[in-house]
Amino acid sequence: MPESKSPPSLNHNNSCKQAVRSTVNFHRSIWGDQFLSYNERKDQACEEQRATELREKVRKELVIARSIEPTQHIKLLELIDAVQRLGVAYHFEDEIEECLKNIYLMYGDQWIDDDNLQSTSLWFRLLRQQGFNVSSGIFYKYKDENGHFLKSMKDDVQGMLSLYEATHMRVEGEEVLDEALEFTRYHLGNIIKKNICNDVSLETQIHQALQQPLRKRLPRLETLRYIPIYQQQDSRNDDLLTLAKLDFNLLQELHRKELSQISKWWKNFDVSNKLPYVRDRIVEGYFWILAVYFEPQHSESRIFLMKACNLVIILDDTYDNYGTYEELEIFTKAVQKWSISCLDMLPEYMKPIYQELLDVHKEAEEFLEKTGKTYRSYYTKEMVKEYTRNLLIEAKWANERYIPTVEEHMSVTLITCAYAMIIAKCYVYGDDSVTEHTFEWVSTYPPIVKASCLILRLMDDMATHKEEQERNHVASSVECYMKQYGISEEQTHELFTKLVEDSWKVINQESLRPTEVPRPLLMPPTNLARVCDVLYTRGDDYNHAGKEMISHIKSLLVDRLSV
Ligand SMILES: CC(C)=CCC/C(C)=C/COP(=O)(O)OP(=O)(O)O
Ligand SMILES: [Mg+2]
Repeated sequence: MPESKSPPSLNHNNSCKQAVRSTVNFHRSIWGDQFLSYNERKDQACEEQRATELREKVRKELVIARSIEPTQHIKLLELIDAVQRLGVAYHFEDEIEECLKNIYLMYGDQWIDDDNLQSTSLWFRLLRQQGFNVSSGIFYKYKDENGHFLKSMKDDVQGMLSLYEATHMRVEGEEVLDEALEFTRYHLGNIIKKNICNDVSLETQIHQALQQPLRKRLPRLETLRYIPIYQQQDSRNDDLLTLAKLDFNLLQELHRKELSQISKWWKNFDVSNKLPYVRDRIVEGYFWILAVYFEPQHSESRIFLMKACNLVIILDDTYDNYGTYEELEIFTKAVQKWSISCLDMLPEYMKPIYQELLDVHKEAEEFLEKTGKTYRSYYTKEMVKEYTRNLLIEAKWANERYIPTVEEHMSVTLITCAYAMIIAKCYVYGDDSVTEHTFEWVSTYPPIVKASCLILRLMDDMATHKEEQERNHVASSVECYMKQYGISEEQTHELFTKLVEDSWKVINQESLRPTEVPRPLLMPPTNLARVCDVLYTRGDDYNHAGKEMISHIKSLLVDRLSV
């Protein structure tokens, strides 16, 4: 809950001394300084050596699997599914692509084992996940002449669970999958409600799947959820299982090191003294960034993203909480000019924000200069400018107590949700698959980026609008929809839930080949949509981390897995 502290006494320009400011101060970080220091483990090198050996063993299996008999293809899909769920697929991208491409070329839309619901659903999901547009028409086979799903499906619990997960790869217009989702959700729900599942592990899996389908789960959390399930399977591959655990621990070390580095940066910036109205959510923010990219090759990106995103938080809290309209106008002008010479025109408390904004981007620019990629910096700076211009419009609306139309609101708040700008920043430290076209693409809010922005905007507003409206915050999308369409809050939530589902269909559609940019570059908008499902389903877990969120953070950043 927000602490009712008196407004921070800051040193402002004379003109603003009379300013009436919002007084909301968020509670302090619940994590204290526990992530500030990091000590490297002594057995690190030994674990790395072991992980490398196991990695090569698993690689061999995937290579051999390429030339197996077609009758073994179901086993191959199961192996790939396990590799992906266990969070180690990033080591075997080429091998997995090769295997799934072969399967796609061999079977097209006709899966060999289409009498088996579980394997058909697995085949469909894995190929769609890989961007192969296999037809959902295969599922009509499971309907009777009246268009109803076969009654016998209800007894095939594993099959229904597998189908339920597959339906989340649906795109607009795939009615058979919409219906299959409803059917499986209803019958799986009944199994839980009536307590009629004899298999405890399966029951847990159903329960978890109904809470959050695989498509929306964060890869790191899925690894932790899946390890104990996989461990119980008789058909498990022990090398793969051990690799998953070791790899998890090794990555956790890297993540802790990065979080320590970024905590030092934040402490050095001295936000809690200089800008006490700003949310101190470094650890929750790191969880957010880890959701986007967890792999070791994205370490530099994570550091840059953490700095850039926490500046977004500072800007957001300055524009929609603390700053006066006059101050914000000056600040916005200064951002458009992007020059240290503007420092003097700013109110005192805004100077460190402006300085840091320029410094963080300068640091990235210096890195980019070495490789001749400064165009990346140009686009990201333009997006920051656009972001502040739109934050200023929000501040104006809030000031005038103006409730915009839904269209007006979206044209501004899909920009101020910051996701497009964050996605662009995900590419700044990217490899050569990122080109100028990537930045042109993201700057124009293509469908997958817009869908990700909309998911954040709607889910964030559903979770936070009540608290925001207690201060002088711009009307949220919830208020705008209620006013424009004369609907209740409950109806608005229902509508938003549908819009979020539709946005997921767009994400799925845009992830199918051929894609507008290389497929790995679609992971940031996809993962940013996923993280909303974790942060905003039970309330606002970013600002006020609840029990589950605290447990997620501890399991990702504190507790090691025993190998
Ligand atoms: C650390 C990271 C990854 C931050 C993402 C920034 C972000 C979109 C925060 C939402 O804040 P909010 O709920 O206050 O947004 P708004 O004021 O726009 O509703
Ligand atoms: Mg805000």
